[in-house]
Amino acid sequence: MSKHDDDITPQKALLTLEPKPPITLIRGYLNNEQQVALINEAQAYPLSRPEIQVFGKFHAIPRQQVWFGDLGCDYLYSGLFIRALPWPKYANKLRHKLAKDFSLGSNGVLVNHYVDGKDCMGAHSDDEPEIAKGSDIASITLGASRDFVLKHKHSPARYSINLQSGDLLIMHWPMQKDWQHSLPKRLKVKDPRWNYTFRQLMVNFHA
Ligand SMILES: O=C(O)CCC(=O)C(=O)O
Ligand SMILES: [Fe+2]
Repeated sequence: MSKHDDDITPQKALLTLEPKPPITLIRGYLNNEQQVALINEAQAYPLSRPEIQVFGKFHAIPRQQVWFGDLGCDYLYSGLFIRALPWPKYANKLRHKLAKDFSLGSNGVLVNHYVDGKDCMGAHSDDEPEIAKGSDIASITLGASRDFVLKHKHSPARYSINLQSGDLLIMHWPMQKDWQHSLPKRLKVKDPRWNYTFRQLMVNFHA
């Protein structure tokens, strides 16, 4: 693997190879006012950088996160048991907007805060057993633009999408079965980014 393994020519290669990931990208889904309301709200979120165990050693994750959700929607994510905190006002409004516009039945949202381009997320699939079968995951970006990389598990197909503030990316079922995604480091990026992934969990899975 080269140092730039996650870099592909974004514009030209974008969704030209087969297979194509089952995604919908809506640029500028949130207007400026909606973005500002969410970013202001996010300043008060109880974010943390929990430690996770990788090959027996504990490391703080390279980003901050918090999980909001309905009662009974606790989440075991990266080996961490995360109890759902009550929905903040604007995150909840956004959940209802997604439900209205795309019939998305989410009952929880994972918020990730990338302080700058050093913060990142490694390649993974959001395929935890408590994710409701057949459900889509909706991802909203706020703040700095970052590359979002998709790679197919059984072929060389890879795509890079530059996600910008206000964009909505829907990862349709069963994308997580066949694809991994990541948010690589981008050391030139000095500004913070927030990402909200709205998910539908089976209620009381961990009860
Ligand atoms: O920040 C992003 O765009 C990706 C977040 C993500 O993949 C996740 O929270 O599982
Ligand atoms: Fe993910």
